[in-house]
Amino acid sequence: MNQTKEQRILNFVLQNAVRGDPCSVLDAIDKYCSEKEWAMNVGNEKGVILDKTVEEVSPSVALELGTYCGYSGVRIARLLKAGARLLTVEFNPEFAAIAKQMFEFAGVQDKVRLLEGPSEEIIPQLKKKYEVDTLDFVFLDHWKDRYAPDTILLQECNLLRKGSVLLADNVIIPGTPEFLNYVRNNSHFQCTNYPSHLEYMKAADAMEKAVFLG
Ligand SMILES: Cn1cnc(CNC(=O)c2cc(-c3ccc(F)cc3)cc(O)c2O)c1
Ligand SMILES: [Mg+2]
Repeated sequence: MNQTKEQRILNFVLQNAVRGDPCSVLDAIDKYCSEKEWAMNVGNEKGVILDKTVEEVSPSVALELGTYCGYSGVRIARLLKAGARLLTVEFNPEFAAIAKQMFEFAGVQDKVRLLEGPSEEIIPQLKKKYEVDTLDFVFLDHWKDRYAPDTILLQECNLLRKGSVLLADNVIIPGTPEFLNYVRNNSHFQCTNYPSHLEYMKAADAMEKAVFLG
């Protein structure tokens, strides 16, 4: 059976990174995806913007929408303080299986809970089934047409509190026009744009931070 690109990425990590060293896992994924096969990891340039935002927020409870191979999950989890946790949602079972192995190899599995399924089903379960009160930080990196409806759903489920920080990937490419219009024209959000580039490419991309004002 032919390997998938995501399996090739994981194998490259298992053979080239150091078990229990999250930074070596990130470096291995970035090396493979810049030299061998492009993949939709947030990458190192936008990854630094993600790092700075996570360090600013220092979240106790973080949510990621769109796990993929686990690159940004490792990136976030490696910065979490003791006792803090990351919930990450992935719809695609093959991606989820790869990410689970990536988290274990990186040694962040105790900080990360991988939830398999569509975000619109999982978000309404976060309070009761996953014992979430409110979310300190949300990284949006899943289907681009889900950013806006899921931001509305997070509010409807009372999962945001004054100061909750949303950070959205790909607001230029592939683009998230509905989300940008929603948060930028909504008095309950304070928005900041961070110009960058598409992972491993020269094309322009950007991240958008939207702070919920309550
Ligand atoms: C299959 N799938 C599971 N999750 C998702 C959600 N993510 C994306 O779609 C995504 C896509 C791109 C991208 C793709 C082609 C291209 F030409 C330029 C950009 C970049 C990203 O950073 C992304 O996050 C897709
Ligand atoms: Mg992305």
